[in-house]
Amino acid sequence: MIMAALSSAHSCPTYSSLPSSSSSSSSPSSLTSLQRIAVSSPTTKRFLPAKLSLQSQSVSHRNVLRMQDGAVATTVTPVENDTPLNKLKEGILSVTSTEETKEAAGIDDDSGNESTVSITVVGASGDLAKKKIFPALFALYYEDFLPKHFTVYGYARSKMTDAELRNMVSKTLTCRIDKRENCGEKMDQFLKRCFYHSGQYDSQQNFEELDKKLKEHEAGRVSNRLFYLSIPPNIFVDAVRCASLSASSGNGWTRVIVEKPFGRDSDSSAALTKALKQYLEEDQIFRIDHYLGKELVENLSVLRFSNLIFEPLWSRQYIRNVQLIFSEDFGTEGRGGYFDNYGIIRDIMQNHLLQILALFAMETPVSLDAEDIRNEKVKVLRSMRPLQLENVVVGQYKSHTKGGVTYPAYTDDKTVPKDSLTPTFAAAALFIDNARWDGVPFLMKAGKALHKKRAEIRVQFRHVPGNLYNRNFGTDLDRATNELVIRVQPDEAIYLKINNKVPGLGMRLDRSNLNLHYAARYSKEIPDAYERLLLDAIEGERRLFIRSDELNAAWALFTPLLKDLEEKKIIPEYYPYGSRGPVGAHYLAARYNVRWGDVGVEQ
Ligand SMILES: NC(=O)C1=CN([C@@H]2O[C@H](COP(=O)(O)OP(=O)(O)OC[C@H]3O[C@@H](n4cnc5c(N)ncnc54)[C@H](OP(=O)(O)O)[C@@H]3O)[C@@H](O)[C@H]2O)C=CC1
Ligand SMILES: O=C1O[C@H](COP(=O)(O)O)[C@@H](O)[C@H](O)[C@H]1O
Repeated sequence: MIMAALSSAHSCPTYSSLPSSSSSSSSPSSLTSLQRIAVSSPTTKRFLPAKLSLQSQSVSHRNVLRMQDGAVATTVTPVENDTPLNKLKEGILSVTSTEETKEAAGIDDDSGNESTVSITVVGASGDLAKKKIFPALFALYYEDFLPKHFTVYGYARSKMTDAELRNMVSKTLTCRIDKRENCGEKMDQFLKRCFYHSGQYDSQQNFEELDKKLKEHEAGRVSNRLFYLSIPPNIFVDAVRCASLSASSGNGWTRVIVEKPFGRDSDSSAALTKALKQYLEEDQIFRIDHYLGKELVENLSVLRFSNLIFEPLWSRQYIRNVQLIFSEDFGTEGRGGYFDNYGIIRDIMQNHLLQILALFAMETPVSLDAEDIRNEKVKVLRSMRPLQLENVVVGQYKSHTKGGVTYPAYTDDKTVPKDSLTPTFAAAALFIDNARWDGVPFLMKAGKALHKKRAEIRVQFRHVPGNLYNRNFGTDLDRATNELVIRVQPDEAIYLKINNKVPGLGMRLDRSNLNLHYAARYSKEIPDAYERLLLDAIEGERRLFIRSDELNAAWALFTPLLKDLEEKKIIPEYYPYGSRGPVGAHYLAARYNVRWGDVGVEQ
C-alpha cells in the first residue's frame, strides 16, 4: 500500500489579491525581479531579500509579505505535480474535493480550517535524536519556523512517560547565544508540544496506537505527518511498513526522513530503496545527508554562480586540483558497533564528501529547483571513474600516549573485533571524465582520531604562466599558486590565498589571505544543518536530500573498491591517535603532483 502522498510543491507562486484591509495601494506586480525570485522561493520566509519581511509566522503556504514602504502582498504557493489533485489522477488518492485539495496543500480557507504537522522521531531515545533532532526542532520553534499547529512525538521501545521524554529532551536544548532572554519560557512552551509513545518498530498495532494519539492532537484538521527514522538501518523497513500501514496521514502529506547509511554497497542500497518503495513514493522519501544542510556547503552554489570571478575559473583550465578534507579529533567512541560494519569510506566519503564534490563540480543547473540541481549532480557522479585500489590509502588509529594520557586504539573499543581491518582513515584520488574536469585530481581525505576537527574544501589553482615575479618564488612555482579555501567547520570561513608585496622599500612577496571570516562578518549564529533539513522536509523542499538515482551513482563509484578492500583483506596503515594520519596519504597525493593544503598551515 502506498502512503497518501499529498506533498505540497512550492515553486512559482501566484499572487492572491491584496487583503481589503490593506491601506497600501501597491500591488504585487510592483515587486522587483529580485523580490519576485524571493517570493517564488519554496521557503519564502527564509529567502526574503532585505527589503521584505514576513508578517505571517506560520509555515502555511499563504504568506503575507510586508515591504519596507508598507505595501502588503499575499502569496499563495501553487499546487504542483505531487498535489492531491494529481495524486487523484494517478489513483493514489480515492476521495478528495477542491476544499480538501486546498487544505492538503496547507492553504487556510475562509472557514478557518488549518493544517497540522506532526513530527514523529522514531528512535527518540537514541543518540542522534537527543544530540541533533530535538535541539533542531526547538531551534525552529524558537525562530518561529514551525507551523502554528505542530506536535512532536518521540517513539521508541524504551518505556517513558511524556514527562520523562520532556525531561530527557530539556537536557539537550540550548538557546541561541543572541537570544537568551525568554529562552526558558520558549523551552517550556516547546516541551508542552512534545509527547512520547513507546512501541516496537515492527508492530502495526503500536503504530495504530500512535496514530490514535496523533489524531487527538490533530483535532480534525488536515494532518501532515513527518516521520524521522533515527534508528539503526536494519529496522528502517519495518518502521516504514508500520508507519505506512498504520499511521500515515489520511488527508494530508506523509513524509519520511531516512538517516544514513542507505545500504553498504550498490546491491544492498538498491534492495533498501526497493523495500522502502513498497510503502512510499520516491517523493515521500527524504534521504538525509546532513552535510548538505551545512551553511558553507549551501553557500557553494551561491559563491560559484552569483560571483562573476569564480565561475570562469571553475575548470581544468585554471584549477590544478581540488581537496575535500574531513577530520575528527576523536575516535569512534560509543559508535564502534555501527562503525565497524561500515568504515570511514562509507561513513564519510561515499556520502558527505561525495555530495560536496558533486555540488562543487556540477554544471550550472537550469534553475534552483530540486530536480534541476539533482539532475546536474547525478551527471557529475555518472561522469566519474569508479575508484580503484591503487588510488586509495586506508588507515586505522592505534593507541597513543601524550602528556600522560593514553588514547585508545580503534580495536580497544569493546564493540570492535580485535582483528578488525576496518579503515578509520582513507585518502583517495577521484577523477571526473568530462570536458570541464578532465585530468583534475579530486583528492579526498577523511579520518577519525586525528589531530584536529575540521571539514574543508581546498581549491588549488595553476601557476601564473610567465609570472614576472617567478624569481621571488624560487623553483617551486606550485607553492605560489592561489588557493581558495572553504572552511565548512569549525569557525566557518572562505579565504583566498594570494601573493602580495610585503610593504617596504624592497620587493619581497608573501602569501596573504583575503578572508571572509563568518564570525567577524556575521553576528548571527549559524543554524545547525539539521534545522535547515528538518524545515525543508516540513516544507516539501527536496533540493538538499538525496534522490535514488544519485544514491545509485554514488554507490557505483565506491562499491568495486569496497569489495576489493574486503575481499583482499587490505591491511590499513596504522597511525597514532591524535596524529595527522598515515604517511601513505602524502605519497598518494604526490603521485598526482599534489600537496595536501592542510599540512603545515594553521589556516
Ligand atoms: N549518532 C550520530 O551521530 C549519527 C547517527 N546517524 C544515523 O542515525 C540513526 C540513529 O543513530 P543513533 O541515534 O546513533 O542510533 P542509536 O544506536 O542510539 O539507536 C537509536 C534508537 O534505536 C533503538 N535501537 C538501537 N538498536 C536497536 C536494535 N538493534 N534494534 C531495535 N532498536 C534499536 C534504541 O531505542 P529503543 O531501545 O528505546 O527502542 C535507540 O535509542 C542511525 O541510522 C545512524 O547511522 C547518522 C549520522 C550521525
Ligand atoms: O554522518 C556522520 O557525521 C559525523 C560528523 O558530523 P559533523 O556534523 O559533526 O561533522 C561523524 O562523526 C559520524 O561518524 C558520521 O556517521
